[in-house]
Amino acid sequence: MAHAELDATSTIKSSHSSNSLSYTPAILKSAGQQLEQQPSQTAAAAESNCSVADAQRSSSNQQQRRKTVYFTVGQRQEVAIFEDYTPSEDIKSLFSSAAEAGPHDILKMYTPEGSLVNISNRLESNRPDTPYRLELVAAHFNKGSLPEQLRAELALLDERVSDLERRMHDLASLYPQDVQAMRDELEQHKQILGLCRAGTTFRHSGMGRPYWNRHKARRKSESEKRLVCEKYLHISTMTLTEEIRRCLRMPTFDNWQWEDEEILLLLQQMYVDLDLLRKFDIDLNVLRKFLCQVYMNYNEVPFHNFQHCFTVSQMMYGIIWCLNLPDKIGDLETLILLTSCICHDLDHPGFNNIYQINARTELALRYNDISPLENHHCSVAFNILEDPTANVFRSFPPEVYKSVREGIIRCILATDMARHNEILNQFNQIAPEFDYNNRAHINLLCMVLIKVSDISNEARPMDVAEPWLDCLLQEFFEQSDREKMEGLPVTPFMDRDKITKPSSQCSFIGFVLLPLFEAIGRLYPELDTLIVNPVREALDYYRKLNEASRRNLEQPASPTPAANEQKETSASIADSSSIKSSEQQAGQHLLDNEGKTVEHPTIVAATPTTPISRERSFSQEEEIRRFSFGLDPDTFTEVEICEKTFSFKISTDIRPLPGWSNNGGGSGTYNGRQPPSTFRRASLAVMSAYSLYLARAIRKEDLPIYFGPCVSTALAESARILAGGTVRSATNSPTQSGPYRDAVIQEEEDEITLDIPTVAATASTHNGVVLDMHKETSESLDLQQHNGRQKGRTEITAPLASVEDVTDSVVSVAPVVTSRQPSRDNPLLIRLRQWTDRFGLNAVRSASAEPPENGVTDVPKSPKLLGSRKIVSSSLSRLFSRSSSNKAGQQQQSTAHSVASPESNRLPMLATSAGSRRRSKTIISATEMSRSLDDVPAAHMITDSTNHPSQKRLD
Ligand SMILES: Nc1nc2c(ncn2[C@@H]2O[C@@H]3COP(=O)(O)O[C@H]3[C@H]2O)c(=O)[nH]1
Ligand SMILES: [Zn+2]
Repeated sequence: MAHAELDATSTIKSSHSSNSLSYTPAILKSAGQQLEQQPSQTAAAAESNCSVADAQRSSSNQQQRRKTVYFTVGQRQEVAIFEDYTPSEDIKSLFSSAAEAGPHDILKMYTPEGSLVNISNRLESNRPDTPYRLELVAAHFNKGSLPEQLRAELALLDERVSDLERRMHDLASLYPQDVQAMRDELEQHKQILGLCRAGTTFRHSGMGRPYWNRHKARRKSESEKRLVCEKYLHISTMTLTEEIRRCLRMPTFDNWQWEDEEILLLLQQMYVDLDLLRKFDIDLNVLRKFLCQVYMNYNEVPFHNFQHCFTVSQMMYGIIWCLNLPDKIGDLETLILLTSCICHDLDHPGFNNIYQINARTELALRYNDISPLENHHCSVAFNILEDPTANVFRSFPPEVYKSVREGIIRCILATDMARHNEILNQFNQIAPEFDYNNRAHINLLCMVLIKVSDISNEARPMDVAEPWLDCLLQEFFEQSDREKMEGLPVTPFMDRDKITKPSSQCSFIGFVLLPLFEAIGRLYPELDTLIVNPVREALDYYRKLNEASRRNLEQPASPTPAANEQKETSASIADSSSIKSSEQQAGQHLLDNEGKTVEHPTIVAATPTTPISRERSFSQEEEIRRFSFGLDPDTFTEVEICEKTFSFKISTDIRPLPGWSNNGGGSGTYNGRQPPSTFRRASLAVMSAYSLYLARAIRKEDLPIYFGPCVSTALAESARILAGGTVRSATNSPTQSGPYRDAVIQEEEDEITLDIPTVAATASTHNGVVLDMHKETSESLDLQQHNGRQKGRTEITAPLASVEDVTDSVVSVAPVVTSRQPSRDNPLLIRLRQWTDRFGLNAVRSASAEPPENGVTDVPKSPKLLGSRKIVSSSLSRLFSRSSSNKAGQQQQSTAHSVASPESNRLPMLATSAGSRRRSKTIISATEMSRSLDDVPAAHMITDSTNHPSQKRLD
């Protein structure tokens, strides 16, 4: 068999300029001659009967950089030699020549096992008996003769030169604007540094300039993009091989192997292979134009770029095939899903919604902080579709067009992570009785599917996933750096000082990704092996890395080289691949595939050098517990931060859900059953996070902790940990012994049975602290959601945890802290204030007010804060007569006295309303309440007045 050697080092350079192939006949050698006639190191190896690999190892440094690659192309066997610093472009061109491929043909290289490898200078040397396989996977059918190809190429280059000329001209005229922009920026930084007068109008991130101009640097030049589109159009008539089309349906597909123009071709292929063009009468040229426009509108940002658009679409495409989705949900939904994926991050600026909102960018202002980016992506998508020559839906009847538009908007808006819990919870509720005939179910499924695809990198092979993580972290760090620079709140999960690769992934996969994937896996078990298990494995992998770095933290700071080495791994965001590969080399099985349930990850959040991490001395069990609830402020997941940042939640789901009836007008109305309690859960999450600050602060003071009835699962759990495994609550209720999760479930049913008076009394006796959360918050949110639905509009519900946004009916999270120590010097309260300030809640600020006369209790007094609470205490009885004239009110009043009296000297006690679930009876307006509060003795505790269980017992 012919066996030729291609030497890239000396001949590649000329390959661009000459029309000869990239290797010269002079270095073509037969297979038999190859070893003897190779450069010196291989010749030497031949003499000493060593293998090529041995020879390479024993050679000099410079020679070691030389790579020898054996490969087959068709029936031929060839060998290429090049230096590892040879530009990849040259190497591609070399192999292109070897395959006698034209400039627009697509080549792929496979290992003997059939895996794709990149044709670049990183291609590993191999042995003659295990050659790579070089394949021409797509050839240009109309390729004609070489001169014709060159002419076409020249025309493209010509076009590019003219474009550059035009750009230079434009740039010259732009110059003064750029100077102005720099001046503005300088002014901003001076303000941040306090070098110029504060108070002048200061807007972050160049509010004055149009949004897209601000990110000019992040946009590939128009001409570069046009060139890619030209190339795509040039190759767009190619036929991809069956093998490539099959690979395209697998989650293992490696995007890194493909150029942008090839990716456009792959996207086109998806529409073709799903037969969408025929089914929906979509003109192929219109599709091509659409794809080009999409390409032109993605930015050159590290993560949210065109390649990300492709991977998301490709994952969706894989799922579509795996589940045979068109048969289940129809072709139109399939078209909507695929197109939504392609458009879902259009014109992403590389700074997420949290930044947009905090920096008050033009987008946040335009969309009123409601999913600014997702709204923008949709808007750009439909702007593209406004052009009939790019409108793939142009032949659709108006009503179909409308529903496609609605579907795409719904899907793209669903990718806002602030809505993650909302969507996942709704889906989990309907999944057990999933009904393909129920529109609402299909809508939710589509929303979940696009979310799954959007965050599916970790379901891919490590080689593909890890570079994506690097890209993501790069984008994260750029954002957090900018936040620091601009004096904005620093998004913790993006902060290079706080996270590591493993900690970030443990948190994201454990709390966000896996629950979502497991949810879809329950509905479609066939996805389990395809995407859910790989995610479990990824979590396991990162958990092990994380544990390794945690062990490092626990080691005394001995400066052994090994310790230092490991420390570096965990301390910086450093590449974890080194650990991975060494473990793999050692043949260790990192991943245990058997376990069905995945343990919650342990997370070492901060870098070991920060004081925060040194301060930590939790046992592993404690660590797991704490983090299993996502409570640590340094490791809040993106979802939690987003939920906290966004003041509003918006639901696009206008279809009825179970328990809702449809009035025919498209919007659901409440038919009496509780709607899904998604907002409650979201608010519980926020409350829980907040609770941890309190619990931590209390621990510092080493005070006994007691709990009120509205304590959330997470608070109870964190308290259990903080209290060393036992909740020192004086409650004698049945729930005390049961799991707290049950308690919360009961709470949702209004059946909670914790005995507050006893808790409070005991706390008082033992100089302890009572913690309680206001249940009102979560319930009001549900109520608001309910009201929103009743109005038949897309509802905007109340903020979750922002004190500034307190209204009459919604109160923000505020703890009830009861302490015997006067507040002014109470270190606990001082610390609480610090924590809450950090978290952006000022609920405890009022704790700094003058201590009450008897010095017993400290309660937030802001009228705003207390606006909608139902306060029951012996001295508030008159509120009941004002708010309600019925018997229940009277009864509540007397109950309050009777329950509170035993300990009322110390801690005049709260009691609560009973029986009545009609909450309005005890709701008092903010103004009324604030007036009333002026007369309230300081010592009291706030609690929910609705349906208190203690009352039940008394009944
Ligand atoms: N930490 C982490 N975050 C991810 C990963 N994949 C996706 N995300 C986040 O999930 C978000 C999904 O929506 P976006 O695409 O806006 O931004 C994405 C990222 O912020 C991942 O592998 N790790
Ligand atoms: Zn995305």
